[in-house]
Amino acid sequence: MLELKNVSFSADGKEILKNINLVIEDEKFVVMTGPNGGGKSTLAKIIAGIQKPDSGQILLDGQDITDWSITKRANSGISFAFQQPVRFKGVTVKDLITLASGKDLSTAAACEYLSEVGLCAKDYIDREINGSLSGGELKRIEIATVMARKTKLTLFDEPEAGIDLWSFKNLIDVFEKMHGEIKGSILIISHQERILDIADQVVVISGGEVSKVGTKDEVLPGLFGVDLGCKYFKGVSYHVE
Ligand SMILES: Nc1ncnc2c1ncn2[C@@H]1O[C@H](COP(=O)(O)OP(=O)(O)OP(=O)(O)O)[C@@H](O)[C@H]1O
Repeated sequence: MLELKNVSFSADGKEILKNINLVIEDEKFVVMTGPNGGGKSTLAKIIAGIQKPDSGQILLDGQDITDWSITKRANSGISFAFQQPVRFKGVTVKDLITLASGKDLSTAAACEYLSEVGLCAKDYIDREINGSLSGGELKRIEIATVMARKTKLTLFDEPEAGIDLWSFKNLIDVFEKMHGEIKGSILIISHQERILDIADQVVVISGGEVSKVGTKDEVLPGLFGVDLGCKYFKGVSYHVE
């Protein structure tokens, strides 16, 4: 179980997260959503240890991990798939999946993960993780590596970004399958209703605060009433209840 207690974070004199209290229970599929700039990615980075909160505590299974490094958190079971996946020069797709799995994977086993994310394995397994891969290909490879890691808590920041419409349905299937297989919690940042559809719990982050937590049916009806912070966008007036 992951627990955030009174987590706050500021940067450049701006309060980005304000007193966040949140519990992610074991084996739950949680989707974090909310308006752009609300603080979702910052919160995910704080959970992964990429950024340190100014105050508050992060507990993993009751243990205080607030001061733990990214590596220590990763070793204790927190994986993070970035909004913009990282490219590794000189490392092949097979190397990356094998590294992620933490064991000596056969080519066939590594290919299996690629097929799961809709890539024709033989075309990708020996390719280098570099600029020749498209954004969507890179994103799928990253999802495959996270599947291979099977950690206690997997964080995804907008996994749908760069995935084409035809593959989107498959992505949903991948997440459902992953949820059934990895025996860990999945926390996904997403703006997609079809991803919200498969969530056990939806968390809305708005203006740096947790504005709602519940099932999709509990949360969605009020979602468009959340305070956007600014009621005007490119000259259009939003009706904010
Ligand atoms: N290091 C930083 N310095 C200054 N401002 C920052 C910093 N990091 C984040 N912010 C600001 O904090 C706010 C929250 O950013 P964050 O990326 O967490 O939002 P988000 O909810 O993930 O947004 P989106 O849905 O657009 O991805 C934004 O206004 C962003 O510009």
